[in-house]
Amino acid sequence: MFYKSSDNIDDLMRAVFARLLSNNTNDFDVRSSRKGDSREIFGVLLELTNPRARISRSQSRARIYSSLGELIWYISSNNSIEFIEYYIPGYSQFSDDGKTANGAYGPRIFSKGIDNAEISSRTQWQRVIDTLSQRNGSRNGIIQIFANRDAEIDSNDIPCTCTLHFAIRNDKVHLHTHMRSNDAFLGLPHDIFSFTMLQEIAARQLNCEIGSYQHSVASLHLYSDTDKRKFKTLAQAYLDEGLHDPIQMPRMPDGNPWPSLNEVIKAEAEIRKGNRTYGPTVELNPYWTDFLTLLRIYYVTIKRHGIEQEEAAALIEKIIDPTYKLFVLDRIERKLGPARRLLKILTAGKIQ
Ligand SMILES: O=c1ccn([C@H]2C[C@H](O)[C@@H](COP(=O)(O)O)O2)c(=O)[nH]1
Repeated sequence: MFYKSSDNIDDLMRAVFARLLSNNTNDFDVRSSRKGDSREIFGVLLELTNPRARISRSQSRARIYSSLGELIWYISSNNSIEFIEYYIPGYSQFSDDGKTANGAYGPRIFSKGIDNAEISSRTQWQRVIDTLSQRNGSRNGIIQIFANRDAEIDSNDIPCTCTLHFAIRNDKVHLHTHMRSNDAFLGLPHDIFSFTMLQEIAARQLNCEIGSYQHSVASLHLYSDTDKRKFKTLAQAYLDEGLHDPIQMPRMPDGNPWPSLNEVIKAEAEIRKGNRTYGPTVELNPYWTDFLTLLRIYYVTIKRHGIEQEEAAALIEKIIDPTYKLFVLDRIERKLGPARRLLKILTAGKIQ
């Protein structure tokens, strides 16, 4: 059993990687899993006491674009591989038909008629919100993702997340996630990002603050290095980066976030198609416009061949929260090395 509590995600990842790279006699070398050899801690509880400190400040694990893309994939109730591959190349390895992901969390959380359809015409999300609005102390605010029938079929994508258990305690929304299986290097930072965002969305809907985030995992593992993948080496490189300054995302604005989230969902689809000047017709809080700016920057700096330097610089200047600027500049530098012209534009401009 492994337990670690911290107010930021980097402390949690550092503790997990250090343990998995040590030869702790309580851990296991797992050789017969279908996804490859790994080192495993069986039985883990991680607690993030400040769920807004959900993005790693490291060079190697700061995954703002793919985390945001995956979150929007979930909340738009989508299971398309084309959509998620745009943000997470290689996701198709999980697909059985190359087009959809059987285990996609979005439809299971946000569509009617999935899993619990026999007993409810509501989405699982709506049921949890209704339950917690009606009875504050409820212990039934549970979204079930892994279903028994998942284990019956031979699929490349059996959901790794079993339950998302929301509870209101002392007027704060706490979330306890349970995963049967979690890849410590690739999956963990993405899953913590998405689930703490869902926690904050639920908190705003329920007119509460966020409490703590608890991440329980049965098999938390680090894949061994192979010809194609070097996860152990990368985890060691992350540790060698040294201490990372914790950072936190801004607070999601008060009120029901869904009207704004729906605008973000619409705009994301347009930007992904290349329509990067698309903007919502209603005015959004800067919290949300920053998301759209990040999605446009991702399109312009990462997805297109050849970086549109003036356009990228202008977009970067539009970012309101300075935390995101750090991520964007770090990522551009990593992609391009000394991107001389762009960096010159940026340093000559107003960006600190
Ligand atoms: O949200 C997810 C989805 C998948 N995985 C990882 C965990 C495993 O490494 C792999 C799935 O393999 P199996 O547990 O199904 O063998 O994907 C995660 O970490 N998080």
